[in-house]
Amino acid sequence: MSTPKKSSAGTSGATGKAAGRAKAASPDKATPGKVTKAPAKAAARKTRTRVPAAVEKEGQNPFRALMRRSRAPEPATLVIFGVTGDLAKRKLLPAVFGLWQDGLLGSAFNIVGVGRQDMTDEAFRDFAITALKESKETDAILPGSLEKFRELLYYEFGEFGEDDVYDRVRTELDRAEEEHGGRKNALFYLSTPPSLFEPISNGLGRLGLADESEGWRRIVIEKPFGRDLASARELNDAIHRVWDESQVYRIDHYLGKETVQNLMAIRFGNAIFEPLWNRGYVDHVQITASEDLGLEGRAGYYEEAGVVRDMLQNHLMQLFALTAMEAPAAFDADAIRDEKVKVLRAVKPIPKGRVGSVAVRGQYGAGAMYGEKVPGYRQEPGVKTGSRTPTYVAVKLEVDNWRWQGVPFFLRTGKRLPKKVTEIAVVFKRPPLGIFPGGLERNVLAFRIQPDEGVSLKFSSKTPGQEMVLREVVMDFRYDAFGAQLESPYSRLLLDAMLGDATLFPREDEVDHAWQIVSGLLEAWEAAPGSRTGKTGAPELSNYAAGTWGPDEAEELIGPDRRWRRL
Ligand SMILES: NC(=O)C1=CN([C@@H]2O[C@H](COP(=O)(O)OP(=O)(O)OC[C@H]3O[C@@H](n4cnc5c(N)ncnc54)[C@H](OP(=O)(O)O)[C@@H]3O)[C@@H](O)[C@H]2O)C=CC1
Ligand SMILES: O=C1O[C@H](COP(=O)(O)O)[C@@H](O)[C@H](O)[C@H]1O
Repeated sequence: MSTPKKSSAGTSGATGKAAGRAKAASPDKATPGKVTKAPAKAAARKTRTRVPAAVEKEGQNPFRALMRRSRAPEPATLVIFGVTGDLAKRKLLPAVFGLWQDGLLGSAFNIVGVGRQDMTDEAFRDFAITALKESKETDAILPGSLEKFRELLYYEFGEFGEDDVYDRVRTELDRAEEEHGGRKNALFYLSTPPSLFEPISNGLGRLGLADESEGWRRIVIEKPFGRDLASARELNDAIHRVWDESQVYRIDHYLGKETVQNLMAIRFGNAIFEPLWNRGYVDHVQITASEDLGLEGRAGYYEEAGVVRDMLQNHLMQLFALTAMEAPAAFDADAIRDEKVKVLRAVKPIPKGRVGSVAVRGQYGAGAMYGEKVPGYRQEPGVKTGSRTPTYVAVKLEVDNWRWQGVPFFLRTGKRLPKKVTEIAVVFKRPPLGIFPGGLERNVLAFRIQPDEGVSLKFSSKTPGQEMVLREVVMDFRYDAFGAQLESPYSRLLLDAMLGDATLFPREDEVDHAWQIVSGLLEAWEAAPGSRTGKTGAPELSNYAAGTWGPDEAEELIGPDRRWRRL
């Protein structure tokens, strides 16, 4: 085995897990270069008593327990590759902890963290507990919970391109089976840079870990799935050489957000909206995912990705598909995904020559956020000098089907915009005739995905007094009326994957169509990143100051008779 990267956070050298194990392993079993579990440690693990997941009833989220009472996963092991990374620390470990603390992970469950850093189980447990304490996403910690949770945690490390690490993961599953007294069910979560998705999938395949003869096996793949259409197809092919599509869970955390699911609930759980949801009544739709944050130390990733791959191809396309799709026949994975694919297929192609007239990109310059000066993108640590990576995109999508003919969908997302807000606004046509003085305003049904989750309807009303003077008013439903803390999207999606419910995970063909839609933008903008000549149809990268709503061209894109909502 080649030498894995040493940890600065974890242990290294003689105090590391490899060293500890090598010391304790019986000499006759220890193969040079191969790490064997210490027998004493293995025995200790075997006799460890499983802690009931529902640690204490008090303080649990009543809605979460209510929603999931009938859905307990079978005993299983969650294997997180890339467990030392930012996502695992900030989101995944807190999400799993929350589920476990609420008693939703069934009677027997454990986590195997996998990384390239040399760490003992104990060092990993310390690492995970620290992550839970530091993350803003961690639910209120009940007394004694952390101590019990840490007993569920194990760690393995190695080079993801080699077999040893998967061999050790297999040993972990064998051990878990003995403890669970059941089958070797496993969910493999790939929380690593995308370049490692294929090697890890292959490694698991080589060692037979995708084989379901001894229990279910599923793989969760993070985003971005590919970096363009061709590479997404190659990745899909590579994944399918090892896994059946039914085992694959491509994660898009926006689909796990309560309010995104509420979009479906409101559309298809009520009779009053659907009759209006078409070209007869809707003027246009605006989908906004505005972020106030900048790079947050992720320049290495973001410089390669940019806003189109980071947000548009996945999260915004999913919001678009859920808004525009036809009603599915049932709330199940195939029915919903079929409808999403149909509408994605109906989007009018944007060849690179048309990009200039339907899309705008931007990159933030220096500016001010909440009264504080902030640097521009190019001054962020790790960003290449003169980088042309876009941090803002706005695009107009047209849908070639009966429902939406002539109704534009405007999507926009960007970093360092004035505030964090994600919203889907269905903007209705003006009344056909004005019998009252004053302007005829468009009604707006707005789904606030985050923050201040809720739904509002804007319409005109008479103001008190003798005259028929109309003014716009807003009827507002706030999600906090339920009195429940909203579940982390990762909790929802992790549990769904453990339960084998793929409804909220994009299918292969959805990802493919989403890439097809954005391909023209990437081709135009990356073929001639600095071109002003118009040869490629690519507009100049328009800068916008941090703290503003993006480039002026975005206003031209939506105008002249429409304007972006001021959020
Ligand atoms: N962070 C976020 O907020 C979000 C992330 N994602 C996606 O989640 C995935 C993980 O992201 P994030 O946690 O930010 O990534 P990180 O860069 O923080 O690293 C993730 C993990 O991969 C390991 N790793 C990195 N390079 C290698 C390598 N060459 N060989 C072996 N291991 C390696 C890291 O190990 P080490 O700790 O040793 O460096 C770490 O354990 C990505 O696909 C990302 O796009 C999706 C949505 C949001
Ligand atoms: O996937 C990503 O999403 C976040 C935004 O997610 P949200 O849940 O906070 O809205 C974004 O900041 C990040 O760049 C991207 O990789």
